Amino acid sequence: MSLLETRGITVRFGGNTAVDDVSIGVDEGRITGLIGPNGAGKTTLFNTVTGLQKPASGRVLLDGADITRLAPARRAHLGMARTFQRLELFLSLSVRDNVRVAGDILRANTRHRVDVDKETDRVLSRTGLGDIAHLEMSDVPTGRARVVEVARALMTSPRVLLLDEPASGQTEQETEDFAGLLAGLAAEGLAICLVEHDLPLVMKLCSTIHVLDYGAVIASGTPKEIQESPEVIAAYIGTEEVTA
Ligand SMILES: Nc1ncnc2c1ncn2[C@@H]1O[C@H](COP(=O)(O)OP(=O)(O)OP(=O)(O)O)[C@@H](O)[C@H]1O
Repeated sequence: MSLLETRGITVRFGGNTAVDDVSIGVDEGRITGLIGPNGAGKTTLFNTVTGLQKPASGRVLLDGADITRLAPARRAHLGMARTFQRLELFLSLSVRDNVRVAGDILRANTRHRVDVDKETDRVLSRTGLGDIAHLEMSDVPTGRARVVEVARALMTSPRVLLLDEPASGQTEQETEDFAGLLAGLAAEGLAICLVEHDLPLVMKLCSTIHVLDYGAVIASGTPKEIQESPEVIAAYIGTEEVTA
């Protein structure tokens, strides 16, 4: 059983089926990729998993428990954290304070007493943000801002981390550092689900990849299986290369 599972999730907007009967699992200690052309339903699936979007049918399970009807904050308290495709940071606050604001969720998630300042410093150092911790967010370039979002998510001490295009806007070097960070977090036991258009990065990091097209899973497998899948190649023709 995967730590996080969707079972037959379907989401409709009017007559448009944005997510079509999707069943996927996200395992502890692994990075699971979710890829697909623009509009395939990746963000809508994330929104359903985190509670921002109600599904027409299907269930979301965390550690075997049905959480389909829980509010987003309850899911955060159960150990689910995410980042957003469009950065959701406080521009007038420092990097440190952007991370520290998640301390309330951390307090709720941790049974024993927790020193939020100490944990903020630990997370900043773990994510390589120590050198820019004092900067106002508006002075931080997009590539590093993506890492700040991840740091804030980590601050809640999550079991599952959902990342929506976290490498977008990063330089090549930033993406390389970021890949090292994600691999390290997974090695420590975190369950990570990665939505990303940078296919070489997905191929490098993920143990399993699910491909969405028009809301439905058209292929699931290892990076090698995905790169060789005729369905995937057909879905990507004219849009992106599937080779790493
Ligand atoms: N709030 C909404 N109301 C109506 N339609 C929506 C809404 N959100 C998404 N959609 C539609 O649902 C489909 C899936 O969109 P979604 O953003 O989940 O795709 P995506 O795979 O995340 O795309 P991208 O890679 O561009 O981020 C699209 O057809 C989109 O237009």
